[in-house]
Amino acid sequence: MGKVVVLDHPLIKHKLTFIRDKNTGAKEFRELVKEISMLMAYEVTRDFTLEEIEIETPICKTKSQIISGKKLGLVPVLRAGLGMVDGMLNILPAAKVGHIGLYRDPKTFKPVEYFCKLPQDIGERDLIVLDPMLATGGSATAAIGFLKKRGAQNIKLVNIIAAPEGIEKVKSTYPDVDIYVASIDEKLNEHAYIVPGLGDAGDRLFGTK
Ligand SMILES: O=P(O)(O)OC[C@H]1O[C@H](OP(=O)(O)OP(=O)(O)O)[C@H](O)[C@@H]1O
Ligand SMILES: O=c1cc[nH]c(=O)[nH]1
Ligand SMILES: [Mg+2]
Repeated sequence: MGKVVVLDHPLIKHKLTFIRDKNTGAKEFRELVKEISMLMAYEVTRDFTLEEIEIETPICKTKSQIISGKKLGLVPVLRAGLGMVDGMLNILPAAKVGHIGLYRDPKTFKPVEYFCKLPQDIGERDLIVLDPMLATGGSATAAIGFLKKRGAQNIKLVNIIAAPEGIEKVKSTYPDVDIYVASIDEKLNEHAYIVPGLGDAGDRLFGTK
C-alpha cells in the first residue's frame, strides 16, 4: 500500500502561509513554490539507496556514500506543476523532465488532456509527478494513468496542498503510489476548489487572472 506523507516541517509551514495569502504576488508566489519544492525534495528522496565508493580527501583515502545510479523522471502536470520543476531540479539535476498538459473542465471538473511529451525510457525511470494542487484527484489519476500505460512502474506523487477527496481518489485508484503533501486541507467547495487552499495555482503562478 502506498503511503501518504505530510511534510510538516516548520520551514514548509511558514512558506505555505505566504502562498495561501491572497496578497502574495506572482513573483513571490513563484519563488515560494520553488523553495517549498526544494524542501519537499529532501523528504521525497529519503528512501533512495546509497552505495559506498572510495575517494581521497586531502588527508587520506576513505570510503564514502553516493546515491546508487537511479534514473529519475520529473513529470510536472501543466501548467501549475511547472512551478515545482526548478526547485526539484536544483536537488535532482540529473532527472529528465516529461510534461503532461491537463486542464480541469470548469463544469464537469474532469481533466482534459492537451499535451504529453515524456522521456523515451520512461518505463526504466522512477517518476515523480509534480502538481501543487490535488483537489478531486481527477488530474493526478489521469497523469498517473498515462505514465502507467507507457510502462512506468515506480511513481511518486508530490503535491503542495491536497484535499482529502483527492488523496482518497489516488489511493483507491493507484494504491501503489506514494503521495507526498505539505498540507491536507479541510475540503472542496462547490467549484471543486480546495478550502482554504490558495486559489488557482496556475493563475497565481502565471498571472492569468
Ligand atoms: O484534482 P483536480 O480536481 O483534478 O484539480 C487539480 C488540478 O487543477 C489545477 O490545474 P488547472 O486545471 O487549473 O490547470 P492549470 O494548471 O493550467 O491552471 C491543478 O494544478 C491540478 O492540475
Ligand atoms: O483549489 C484548487 C483546485 C484545483 N486547482 C487549483 O489550482 N486550485
Ligand atoms: Mg489552474
